[in-house]
Amino acid sequence: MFRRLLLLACVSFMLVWLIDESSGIISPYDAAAYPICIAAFAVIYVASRYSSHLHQSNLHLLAYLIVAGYLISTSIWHHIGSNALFSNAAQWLGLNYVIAYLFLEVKRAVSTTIVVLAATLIGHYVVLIQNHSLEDTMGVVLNIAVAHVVYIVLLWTVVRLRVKAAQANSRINLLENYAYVDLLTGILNRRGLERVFDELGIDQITKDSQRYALMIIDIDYFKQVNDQFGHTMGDKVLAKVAAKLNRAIRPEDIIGRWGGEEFVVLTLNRTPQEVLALAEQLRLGISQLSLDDVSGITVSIGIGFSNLAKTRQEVFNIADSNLYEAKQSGRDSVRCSI
Ligand SMILES: Nc1nc2c(ncn2[C@@H]2O[C@H](COP(=O)(O)OP(=O)(O)OP(=O)(O)O)[C@@H](O)[C@H]2O)c(=O)[nH]1
Repeated sequence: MFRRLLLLACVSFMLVWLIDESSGIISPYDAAAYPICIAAFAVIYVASRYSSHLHQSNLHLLAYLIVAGYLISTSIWHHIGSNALFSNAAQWLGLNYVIAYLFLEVKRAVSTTIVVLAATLIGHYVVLIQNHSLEDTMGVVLNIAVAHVVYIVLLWTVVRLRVKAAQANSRINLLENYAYVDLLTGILNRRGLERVFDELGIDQITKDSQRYALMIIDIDYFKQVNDQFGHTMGDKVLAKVAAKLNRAIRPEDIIGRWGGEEFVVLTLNRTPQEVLALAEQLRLGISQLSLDDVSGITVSIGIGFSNLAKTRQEVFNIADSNLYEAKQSGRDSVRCSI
């Protein structure tokens, strides 16, 4: 975007230069300034493209200062002389504020436009006072000052409104994310899982659907952890188990806390053997966990495969009845029906 604007600036300066030259109305000042500005834009373009250690925001500021410097200096130049009181060269100066508020960071735009305004007023005053009375000079300078302050206040207000709208949006996004995340474990909650399942479109299973497996992972005898070590320690165990499970799965697998001490993992496009191997790996990993005085934590895992069902609910039911079997057969085990 920035480099495209630099190209636009180069082309605009070249066009104005060409027009002024061909119509013969070019001032000696502009005849020298146009090529200097074009060369400066080209250098900044090259620096922005090829230099990795130059900060882009500094290049933005530099490009801006060249435009603002040119506009102010050419206007001042046109105000030199005894007939310059009614020069319209200041008409482009509003651009200095528009560009600053559009392309610089807000803080930088505020400080830069204050400097630009001061330079504009002082510069015009210094050249006008040479050939005109204090009253006439102040008339022109105050006129410029009022117009430019209006520019700055309007642009600042617009930018402030935009910043506030952006902040409100990011707050809404944050709250929306909170609604889908389990704050204790940092993984998806049941709502989040259901949203992801909906987005994946895995509700109805056809022969063309992508293959998936659902694991329901339930901590064994978790009530005893709470009873023996307290609810706070129980919470820590939940967080640690979630973190361990989360680390063990692939980025494309989906994990969430279904509720209480029950987690769900959805794996996509793995063979049943791979799913079983993963489940065993998860079970073993949890059995090796220890937290302060709490050890011997185990999980039971029930698996449902999508190729044995017609809907997601059926896959869930299969996983649930396999979990029940795992619990019945003594816990700390994995059950599935292939
Ligand atoms: N600390 C803590 N405990 C929770 C939380 N959610 C549910 N629990 C507890 O988890 C326990 C679940 O107990 P049960 O359903 O009897 O299951 P269990 O003791 O794990 O026994 P099995 O599942 O049959 O092996 C209950 O004591 C709940 O209070 C939570 O967010 N934090």
